[in-house]
Amino acid sequence: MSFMEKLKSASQHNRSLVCVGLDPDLKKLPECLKGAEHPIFEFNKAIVDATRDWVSCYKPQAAYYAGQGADDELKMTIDYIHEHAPMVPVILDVKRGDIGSTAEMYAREAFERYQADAVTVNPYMGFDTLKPFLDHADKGVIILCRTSNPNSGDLQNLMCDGRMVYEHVALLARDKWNYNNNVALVIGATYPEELKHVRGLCPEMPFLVPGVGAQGGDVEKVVRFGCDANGGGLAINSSRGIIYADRSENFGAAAGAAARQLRDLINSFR
Ligand SMILES: O=c1ccn([C@@H]2O[C@H](COP(=O)(O)O)[C@@H](O)[C@H]2O)c(=O)[nH]1
Repeated sequence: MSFMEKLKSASQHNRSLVCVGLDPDLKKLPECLKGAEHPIFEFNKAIVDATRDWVSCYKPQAAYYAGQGADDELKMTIDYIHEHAPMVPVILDVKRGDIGSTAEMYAREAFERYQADAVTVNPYMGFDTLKPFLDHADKGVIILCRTSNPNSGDLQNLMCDGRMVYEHVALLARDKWNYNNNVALVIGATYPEELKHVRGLCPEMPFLVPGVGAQGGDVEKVVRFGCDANGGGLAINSSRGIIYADRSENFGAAAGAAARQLRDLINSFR
């Protein structure tokens, strides 16, 4: 099954637009995991077990694994999801972008080494740097468009040929880069007006929307402005708001409850 089919199917089966971000920080893990051989993996495993019925996808953030020397635990986590939550796709959030020959290797890293279903990419260097990812027709390629961070407008809102840079990205994604129907866009929940605008430009494209929970994005606006005509088309990510819902030994159950609560809140606005 392709990433797009898998995302739709998990979203319908679990009646969920929730993406759980797996961003484990060793310093924040519950005490009970501190002596474990693979604490990050044990943490993620408990989160996945508790949340898999309430989500449409998982999004491990690669920096948390690379930065803490835990690449093996990233691989173990993705393998675990494929085995124990097989219908839920995995987005590797790594925001790659480099010249074509290097991008080929990054695509192999994401899709062959880690077996991710989708990957986030940075379009700043242009089409040739995206092509190695886009050519994997069954994999999702999720392109940064209007990111959630406070200074995202520094470049993304610059006017160029009568449109802002993020609008150009949305139009290129829609008209030129989506030749395999495997493109999605990242639009931050912290910019609901821009989300609405991009939905108008790209009525059928899925959006990955980070920025609810810890970053304070408004869930109601995200749903009302971002859903497609069928009331779907969004993967609304929360990482810290779900994985650290409780930092005692009860963390798994608490994450499950937080994911379910977010799912239900989102559904109340659909
Ligand atoms: O525009 C963007 C793109 C990616 N992210 C990533 O999403 C999560 C958000 O984590 P929270 O704890 O829910 O704030 C994180 O992995 C970011 O790297 C984003 O926030 N904004």
